[in-house]
Amino acid sequence: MLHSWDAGAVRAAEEPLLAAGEPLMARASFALATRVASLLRETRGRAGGSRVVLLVGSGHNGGDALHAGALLARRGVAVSAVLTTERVHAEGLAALRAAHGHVLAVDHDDQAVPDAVAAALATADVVLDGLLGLGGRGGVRGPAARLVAHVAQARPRPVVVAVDLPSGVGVDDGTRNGVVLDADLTVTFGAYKPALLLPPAAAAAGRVELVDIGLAPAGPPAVARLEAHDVAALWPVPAPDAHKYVRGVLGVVTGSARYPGAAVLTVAGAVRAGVGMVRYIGSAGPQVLAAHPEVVVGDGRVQAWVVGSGVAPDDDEQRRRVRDALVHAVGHDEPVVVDAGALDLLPDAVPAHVVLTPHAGELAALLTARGEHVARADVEAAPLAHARRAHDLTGATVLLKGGTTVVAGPHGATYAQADGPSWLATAGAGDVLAGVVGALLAGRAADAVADPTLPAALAAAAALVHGRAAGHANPGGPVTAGDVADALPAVVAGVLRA
Ligand SMILES: NC(=O)C1=CN([C@@H]2O[C@H](COP(=O)(O)OP(=O)(O)OC[C@H]3O[C@@H](n4cnc5c(N)ncnc54)[C@H](OP(=O)(O)O)[C@@H]3O)[C@@H](O)[C@H]2O)[C@@H](O)CC1
Ligand SMILES: [K+]
Repeated sequence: MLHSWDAGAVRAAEEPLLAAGEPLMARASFALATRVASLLRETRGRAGGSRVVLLVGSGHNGGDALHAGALLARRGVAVSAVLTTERVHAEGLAALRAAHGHVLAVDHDDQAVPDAVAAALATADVVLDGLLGLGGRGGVRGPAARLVAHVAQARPRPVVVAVDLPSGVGVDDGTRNGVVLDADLTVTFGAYKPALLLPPAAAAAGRVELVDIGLAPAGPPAVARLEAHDVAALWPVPAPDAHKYVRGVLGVVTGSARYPGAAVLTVAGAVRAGVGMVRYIGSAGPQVLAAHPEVVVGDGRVQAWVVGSGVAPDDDEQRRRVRDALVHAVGHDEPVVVDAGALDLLPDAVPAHVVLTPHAGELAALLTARGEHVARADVEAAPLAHARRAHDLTGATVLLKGGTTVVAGPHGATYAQADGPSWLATAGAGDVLAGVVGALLAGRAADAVADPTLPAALAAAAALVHGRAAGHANPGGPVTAGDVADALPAVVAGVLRA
């Protein structure tokens, strides 16, 4: 599992080490210089003779860049530092000067990027972004912002290495504030920060390399990302003597006369993820049976539910069945996945084993219905904050679908899963995901009710398997929702071997 800690926790972990005189910045900048040197060797064959430009802000992040620049200069790299404020890390600057690095500056009166700076950037093999790190608040401002815009527009674009974090991201909430310099590589120190896992900021980080500088952040992580072996530990693998009822029966109230395919796809997700049995309730029974003869159509005892996928707003009968299932599930402590057309039928307050699976637009509508006046773009700009808000308002575990899927549950349980290719953004893929989440909740129904943080982990596990299934179905190319479902058994088997 990847864990990330917010700025406060990282600083708290640094404090005693700094007090004990541990050379954290020396470790960080040495590791940074080493990574940049190997990047230069990869791209140019050798580090010596190449050109590196440092973008330097006022804090320790700029200090890391300056010290790393000094080490690179000593290895024969032509290093130019662009100081964006009058006050920069003094020791770092002295080290760079001693190593014969060039020092350039932009100041507040400069309306454009000075010629000498533009010339250095135009021939740079690597640009090191040391403008803002843990201490960054709000977007990059002033001359630094003009520099960032200049580099971002440069063609060809130099390779950008972010120091600790891409400057301009919200360290703890994963937002992008104004101009952000998208990096090819981020060398991060001591621990992942939430912005390196969360959308939309994580996309700015490029590849992330974590450097151990001796930090040991305490307390629960802010945001986690499951890996295959974590999912294997969560997966409800049948015991040798299991029968279908023990393994979990999933009640599925999805699809409608207008969208019968959604019923077929939800069921496909559930049965291919390995649920013991599905009971389907709704008008799409014939289509579901044609595709999945193992399904039982009609009422009966279940351990968990999936409701709402493809339930049209004007299908009064199916909406009544969804409402009945929701009331029954909440009243009988049965976990339930609430998707799409069921989201507006959610009771005011529900337990955490109710898992909502909205996309950004649906989450905006849900929050707006609860008096928050949120637009889809607001959710996309700050997915975690909105998913968490929805959890706070409803009590439900919230799985917010997107290129990176964010899950927010009780006691701070938070996951960001980036397992699928962009091809997964295809009609019906969400219906399959709802079925996979349902299968996991049915298989671990009692556990999911007993441990209110477990539904979030199970939802994240479902997102991982669903995302990988899309990649497995057709590596590098388009997939249909049905292809994703068909790939699930092999992907689950692969994950269980991890
Ligand atoms: N501590 C350690 O031992 C280690 C730390 N390490 C490194 O230190 C980094 C954290 O350093 P940091 O705390 O100095 O914060 P950093 O982000 O460099 O700069 C903050 C400065 O920027 C300013 N500022 C803020 N927002 C701004 C904005 N939007 N636009 C413009 N300016 C803005 C703010 O000024 P203020 O507004 O507060 O006057 C403040 O002066 C961390 O990411 C890692 O790289 C490693 O070496 C490992 C050991
Ligand atoms: K940075």
